[in-house]
Amino acid sequence: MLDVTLIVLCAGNSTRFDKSCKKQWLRVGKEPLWLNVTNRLNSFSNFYQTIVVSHKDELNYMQNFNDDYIYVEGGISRQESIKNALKVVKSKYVMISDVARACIPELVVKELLQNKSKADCIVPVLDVSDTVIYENNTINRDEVKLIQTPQLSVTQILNNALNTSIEFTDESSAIKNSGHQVFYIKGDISSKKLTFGDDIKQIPCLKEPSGLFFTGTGFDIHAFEDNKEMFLGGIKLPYEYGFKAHSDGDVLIHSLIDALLGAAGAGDIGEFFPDTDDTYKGIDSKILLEKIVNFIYSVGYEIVNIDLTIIAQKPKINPFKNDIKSSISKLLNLPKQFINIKATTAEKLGFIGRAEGVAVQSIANLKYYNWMEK
Ligand SMILES: Nc1ccn([C@@H]2O[C@H](COP(=O)(O)OP(=O)(O)OP(=O)(O)O)[C@@H](O)[C@H]2O)c(=O)n1
Ligand SMILES: C[C@](O)(CO)[C@H](O)COP(=O)(O)O
Repeated sequence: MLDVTLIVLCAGNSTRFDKSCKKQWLRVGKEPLWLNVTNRLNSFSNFYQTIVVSHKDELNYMQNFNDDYIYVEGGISRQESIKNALKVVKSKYVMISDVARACIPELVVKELLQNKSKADCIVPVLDVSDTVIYENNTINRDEVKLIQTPQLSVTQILNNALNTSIEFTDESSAIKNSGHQVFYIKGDISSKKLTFGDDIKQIPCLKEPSGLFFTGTGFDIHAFEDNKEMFLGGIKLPYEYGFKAHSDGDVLIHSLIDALLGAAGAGDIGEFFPDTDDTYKGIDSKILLEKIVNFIYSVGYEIVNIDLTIIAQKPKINPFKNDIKSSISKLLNLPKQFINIKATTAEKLGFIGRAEGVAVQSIANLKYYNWMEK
């Protein structure tokens, strides 16, 4: 077992990656990129531990994928994410890599490990073959190096070097700034960092995402409550009663949220919006659905179709079906042809038949965002 802990940084926001999906959640086959990269780096050596640093909004979801790794919540910057991960590192050395560098060759990792005692930080660099200008002046390109990851550092020295208000863009800069030594090894063009949307065409090792479809179901019930506005599918219905709930009680949207989360394997509405949290008291459920749709797309899915069944003895749904469909189409950014809404009574049976409340059953189909197509 190596005295080196691997840290894979996956907590970014992909703001420069102009796609609906975040970089770390692009699918390679059936695996999210972060898992593919972490497994790949682990296949190169027997690390003491492996720490995956996740965006706070994805931590619960991410830890469902693999029990072999430690998951740590990232910070507001790459440096803060590193500092959070270092809190749980026990080994003398730490190797830190950007998940955005998906195709790091095994040889680079081996070279880093073989040279780990040559300095306080071992860094792969690339020479520059283009002419370089700096502030409109041509400079000697032989003196320019492009820094890559993974970078292998002495844990304690890195910890101390990051104990500063200065924001560095990589470990070696911080370690040099603290007066310690850096040793450079030859990097590789395959370690290119995925930053902008177009970069994806230059990442050689990735295979296209699986064409599988993923199905989830949702089911919700709400009792009626007098003197409350009724919302269903984001539409206000003209009745003098509404649904008893912590939120605005939109039972259709709640059922749909659970179907979307179910298809993505991301749990349920209560995990995202606890009804014990006053933040969501009386909230417009359209806001909740928009958050869930953004989550679903950001973690690498696209919505294929949904089918909703409203079970209600009252109110009459048919007059509003088309408005509800239009509302859901807008909220999901999904053409109406992929949204089906059915309504049925309970034949006066049970609590629904006694017109005490309404139930909605939903089903949703998702597929992976195919980054190879776009
Ligand atoms: N708060 C942050 C910011 C970045 N990273 C990680 O650091 C690596 C390099 O960052 P970058 O390529 O800039 O990723 P993003 O921050 O997602 O991109 P952007 O700056 O365009 O938002 C990425 O693997 C990213 O996931 C991180 O773990 N925590
Ligand atoms: C760490 C790094 O990959 C070295 O080149 C780079 O500094 C990361 O920059 P980013 O803007 O956080 O992607």
